[in-house]
Amino acid sequence: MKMLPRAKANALIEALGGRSIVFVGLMGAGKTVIGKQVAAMLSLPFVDSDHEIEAVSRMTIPEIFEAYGEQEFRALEQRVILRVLESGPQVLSTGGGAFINENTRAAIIAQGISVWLKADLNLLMERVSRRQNRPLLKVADPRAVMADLMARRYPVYETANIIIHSRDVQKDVICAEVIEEVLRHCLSATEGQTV
Ligand SMILES: Nc1ncnc2c1ncn2[C@@H]1O[C@H](COP(=O)(O)OP(=O)(O)O)[C@@H](O)[C@H]1O
Ligand SMILES: O=C(O)C1=C[C@@H](OP(=O)(O)O)[C@@H](O)[C@H](O)C1
Ligand SMILES: [Mg+2]
Repeated sequence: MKMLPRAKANALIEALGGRSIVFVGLMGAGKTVIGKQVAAMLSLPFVDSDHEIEAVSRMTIPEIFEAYGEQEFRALEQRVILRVLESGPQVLSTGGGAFINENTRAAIIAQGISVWLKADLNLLMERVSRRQNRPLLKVADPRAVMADLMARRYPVYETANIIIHSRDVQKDVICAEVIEEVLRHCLSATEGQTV
C-alpha cells in the first residue's frame, strides 16, 4: 500500500467535515477492498455495510436473503447505513443495492461524498465468480442478471458525487484516484461559499 503524505490526508479529512466517503456501485466493482484501503491510507475508520449487517444479525448475507427475503435485507441495510453515517468522518462501503433505496440514498447524499466505482460487465463477472456469497447471482444466468442490474441501476449510480473507472489495474492506482477526486470535489464544493 502506498502511503499518503500526512498533510494531504489531514487536508482531506478537514475538507470532509463530519461527512463519510461512501462507495457505491455494482457487485464486484471493488467497493469493499478499495474502501478498506482508502480508509487505511487516510487513517480513517472503515465500515462495510454488509459486514455490519452480518455482525448485528449474526447471519451471513445469503442466510438473511434465504430466511427473510430481499425486502427485509433492504430495511436492515437502511437502518445500518443511517446509523453508521451519524459518526463520520469515515469510509463506508455499501452493498450494490443500497444506493438504489431512496431513503438510504438520501442519507448518503446528506451525510457523505458518494463515489461510484464503475466497471464493465466482463470485469464484474470475473470478480464476482471468485466467491459464492452474492444471493442475487445464484441463478442459472448470472451474467444476464448483472446486465439487467446495470441497465436499471446506472441511472441512479450516475447521481453520485464522483465517478471512478474501476478497471484491471493495481488497487493503489484506484485508491490514489479516489483520494484525488474526493479532495478536488470537497474543495470545489466549498468554493464560492460565504464564510
Ligand atoms: N483493483 C483491483 N485489483 C485486483 N483485484 C480487485 C481490484 N478491485 C477489486 N478486486 C477484487 O475483486 C473482487 C470483488 O471486490 P469487492 O471489493 O468484494 O467488490 P464489491 O464490494 O464492490 O462487491 C475481490 O476479490 C477483490 O479482491
Ligand atoms: O447489489 C446488490 O443488491 C447486493 C450486493 C452485495 O454487496 P456487494 O456489492 O459488496 O457485493 C450485497 O449487499 C447483497 O448481496 C446484495
Ligand atoms: Mg462489498
